[in-house]
Amino acid sequence: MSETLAVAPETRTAPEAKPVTPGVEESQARTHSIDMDSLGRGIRKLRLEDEETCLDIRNLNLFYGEKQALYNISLTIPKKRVTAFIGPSGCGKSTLLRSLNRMNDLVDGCRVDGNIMLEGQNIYDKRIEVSDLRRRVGMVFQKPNPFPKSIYENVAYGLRIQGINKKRTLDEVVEWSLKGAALWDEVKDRLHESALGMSGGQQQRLVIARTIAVEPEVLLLDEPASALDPISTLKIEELINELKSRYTIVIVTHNMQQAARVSDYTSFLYMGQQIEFGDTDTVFTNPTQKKTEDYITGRYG
Ligand SMILES: Nc1ncnc2c1ncn2[C@@H]1O[C@H](COP(=O)(O)OP(=O)(O)OP(=O)(O)O)[C@@H](O)[C@H]1O
Repeated sequence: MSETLAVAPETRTAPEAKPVTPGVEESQARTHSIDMDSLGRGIRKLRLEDEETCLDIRNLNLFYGEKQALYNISLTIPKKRVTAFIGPSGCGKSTLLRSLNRMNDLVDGCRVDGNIMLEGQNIYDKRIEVSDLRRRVGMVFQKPNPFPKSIYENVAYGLRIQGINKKRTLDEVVEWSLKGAALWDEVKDRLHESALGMSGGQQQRLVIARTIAVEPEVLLLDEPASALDPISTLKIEELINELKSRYTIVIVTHNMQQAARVSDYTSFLYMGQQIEFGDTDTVFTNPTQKKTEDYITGRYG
């Protein structure tokens, strides 16, 4: 396994949104509340057609009993990029995210039609082992959920359940994963203390370390920073920026600034439908749909 992920020199910072660049027309100032130039984003324009596909969602409909929660969603999630799902409360962001590793299977009465291809293989195919799918497509929830075990055992957990117990292997993976989650320096001297004694931000990075320890391909992050203070939030955002060189990341966030800062592509959902999907700069600065613009500029939400 490789060493810790180096901190990229262009790590994005998380400034407050500046008003609007001087010289921008007043009408534009009113329309766009997020100034993308202030977010330290690269100038390279991303194009979906240049990307490799990781997940391909085709005509996905999802029902909770009689109630339909997702309507005919199609989008491709590019490999080793960050894709954000945004939209008002109840629009289906978490439902769509949970579809990507079949977490919705755990909900009684939930029914799906359509296809989700992971690296060309339908995740709803009968031959798919759901436990293997969830290893490949790991998930981190809003509230940090470390196990009531030591820091070390939290990270080693996934390997132990695969039957890997060799101390040297576990030591290496624990160190590699904690470094990958930007946590090693803070915890290396207390690996055998309870994870429950860590701060919320550390716990969330520990959960990320636990998730990457089993070498997933995709990380699903459901509001990963919404329960954290601003400094811990910034660390998580920086970490996301590091992790995307190794993993495909899909994030649900309510925070428009966060979506604009961390994501490369954005899908805007409204009442179970995808209204717009594209590169984040375009969705935030030049959306094609009025509903998207209204949401991004805070007219509803
Ligand atoms: N387990 C469930 N059983 C029944 N209905 C559900 C379930 N989970 C979600 N729903 C419904 O599906 C719709 C989409 O919910 P979902 O949680 O995906 O939205 P969301 O955009 O993530 O919302 P929020 O931002 O508030 O978390 C909502 O109408 C919600 O009430």
